Amino acid sequence: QNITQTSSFSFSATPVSTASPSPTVPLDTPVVGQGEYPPLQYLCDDGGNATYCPTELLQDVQLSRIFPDSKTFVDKPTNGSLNDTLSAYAALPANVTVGDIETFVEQHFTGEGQDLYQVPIEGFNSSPALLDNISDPLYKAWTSIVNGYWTLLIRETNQSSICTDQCDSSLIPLNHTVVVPGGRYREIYYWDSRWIIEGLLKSELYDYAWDLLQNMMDFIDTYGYIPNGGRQYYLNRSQPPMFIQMLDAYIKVTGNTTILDRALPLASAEMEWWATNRTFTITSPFTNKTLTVAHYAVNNTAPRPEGYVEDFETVMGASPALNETARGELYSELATGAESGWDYSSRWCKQPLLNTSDNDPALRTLNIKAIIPVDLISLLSGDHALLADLYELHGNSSISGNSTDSGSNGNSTTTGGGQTGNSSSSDPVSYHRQMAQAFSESVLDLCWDPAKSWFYDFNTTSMTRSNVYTPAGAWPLWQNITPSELEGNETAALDFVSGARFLLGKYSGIPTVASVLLTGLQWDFPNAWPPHLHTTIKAFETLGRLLPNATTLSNLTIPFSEVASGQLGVTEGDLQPQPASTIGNVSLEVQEAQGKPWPLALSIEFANRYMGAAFCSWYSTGGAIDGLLTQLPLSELNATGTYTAGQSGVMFEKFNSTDTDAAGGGGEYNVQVGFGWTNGVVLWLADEYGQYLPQPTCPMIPIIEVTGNGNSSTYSNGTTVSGTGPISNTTAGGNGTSSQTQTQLFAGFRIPRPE
Ligand SMILES: OC[C@H]1O[C@H](O[C@H]2O[C@H](CO)[C@@H](O)[C@H](O)[C@H]2O)[C@H](O)[C@@H](O)[C@@H]1O
Repeated sequence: QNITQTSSFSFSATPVSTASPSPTVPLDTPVVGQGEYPPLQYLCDDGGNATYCPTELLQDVQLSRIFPDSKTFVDKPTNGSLNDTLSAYAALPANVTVGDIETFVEQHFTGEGQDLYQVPIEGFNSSPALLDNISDPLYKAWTSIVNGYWTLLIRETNQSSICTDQCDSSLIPLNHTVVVPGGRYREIYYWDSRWIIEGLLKSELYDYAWDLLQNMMDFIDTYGYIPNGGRQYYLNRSQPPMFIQMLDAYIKVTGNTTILDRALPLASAEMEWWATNRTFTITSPFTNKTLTVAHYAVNNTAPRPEGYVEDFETVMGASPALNETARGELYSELATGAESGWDYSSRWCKQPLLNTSDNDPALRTLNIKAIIPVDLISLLSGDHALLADLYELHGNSSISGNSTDSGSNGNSTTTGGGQTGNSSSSDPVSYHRQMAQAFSESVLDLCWDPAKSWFYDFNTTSMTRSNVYTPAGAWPLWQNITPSELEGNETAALDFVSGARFLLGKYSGIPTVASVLLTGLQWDFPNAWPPHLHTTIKAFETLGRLLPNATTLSNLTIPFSEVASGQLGVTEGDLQPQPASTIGNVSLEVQEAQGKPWPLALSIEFANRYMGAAFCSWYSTGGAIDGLLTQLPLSELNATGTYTAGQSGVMFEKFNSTDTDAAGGGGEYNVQVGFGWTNGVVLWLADEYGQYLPQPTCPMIPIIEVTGNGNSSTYSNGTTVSGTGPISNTTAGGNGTSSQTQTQLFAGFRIPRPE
């Protein structure tokens, strides 16, 4: 089974791209779905009827599939007024064809991605202090390159392209400089910004970190909360609430507390939004206590505008067909999945599926609103705790917690009062401490499973803990929520990390795989995401503080039989294998971790895997470093399936935990490059763990040579290249089944090394 997912990548290393319609069916084909449109959504109920609102126009354009990516059309501004555009659309014949839509879009819309433009970085520091912390010369040089990648991601709103009456655009114009994730993500994103700011601070780009926080505060000021991203079509939902974490990180690094004058009331207002719209109480089945909890929950009964085709297919393709109420409910679940940031994952399914690569069956069983996510309530606990600290730091507890209108977006889903929204303005310190405590108590009561020694989501339908093991279970420790069993108890703490130790030995890539279930969804196996690498290491650091005398271990990796019983939620036989071909010469443990107390040793191992994945995938996509690292020859670059001409190394948004130099895949869009949070975590690790990182070793790139005449070779991705032949270090492989076919491993790593 091929689970390396390297064959269908598209790259947009150049940040600004505009797509032209490319129909895939004859132009006289009628557009499907006509006559049945979703109800008007409250996000468009001001009568705006904008082109990105799920109405007739949007549905017909999206279902004509003239763009391969649903996000393309909703990012295109109109080139005339909204009224003119709507009138032109209304004038189309009753039964529109793909050709009608193509002509309409070409006539009335302009290029996406031009409403923000790239600006030169001011005050760029090419030698930030973090570089001094990296011992390996290659990593040092590469990190310095990554430090420069901010220039590709920093944007300002193009004031001349802001639409008022003359045109219609989904962009939310921002007053301050923006850092985008990259690729199709050409606008600001909420939770991505948490790791982007981490990187900006390491790069000593403090003004840009300040700008980013100001944008977030403007959002709260305007809407009462921070939306998923900087587009109008994201205005029905938020993302994991990271603002206070970002604010705290900024102040810890810069010492600049003046930002608190504006930030404290707005941070309180954001917490109030979560309290009012996403928080409720339940009675614990374990202790009978009344607990304050929160969930993701989006009021929505239409396809997501930026995922229209995908949502429409998921919902309308159900068998038996869903009635209108069930359709609306599934659309709401899909939008809610996007609010979680984990769009999508088996952790949100009624019955997690195992080992399938078709997304749709899993998506049709989404049950996310009924789930209390362990990472969300841990984060809310941590947010309130930090906010109390920041109020104390500011030394003025009389600042109002409600100086802004906390917004009304009509999507209240509050199902209980709980200890929410009361005395925040009179005594914010104690109010936020009390809220921190309330959420922390819920995490420990509902999510901590002492027998399995891990934290899990809690399912309010079955009133049980989920058994899906995910890196979200490390977030309580990241946010300093610690079960008493782990305090000073090394055996229990080792049980806690037993799953992580097993995964470290089982797979050759980043061990923080989103889940161990292969479903085809992008927040599942085999994908590993930068945020989880960061938060898992933070959890190891917490363990290090809890166990100042932690021992050293001769072996960090362990067999499945030594994992705390039931922790991974599957049998060993259910796990996907590690393909031998993608391990190559990557060693599963590094010498630098040896002799260290195990929490530090684990952090080093995880750091090493992440840096290896980010570096090797960059190298295998054309990266080179003057005087240190030559670009791979074209024959090998072509063999990766991830190279396009002229490319010089890309940073992926997600990785493949079974293959050190491969990107993650699956889900509804092609893997993106850029990439904000990936770069942020590289810079963070380089600074914090750079002294322990050995020189990277990348796997060899497997190539199947089909012809034996020496004149041409056909590679594993189907590319045929003339004039290439085997190079040094070739190894005969095992899958040569005919006399003309053999597998050869080309050495994909050619760093000049001392003899
Ligand atoms: O267009 C599909 C979805 O894309 C976004 O989600 C993914 O990218 C985001 C930006 O990097 C990231 O924050 C999120 O965790 C990813 O799953 C977007 O946030 C979704 O709302 C959107 O539907």
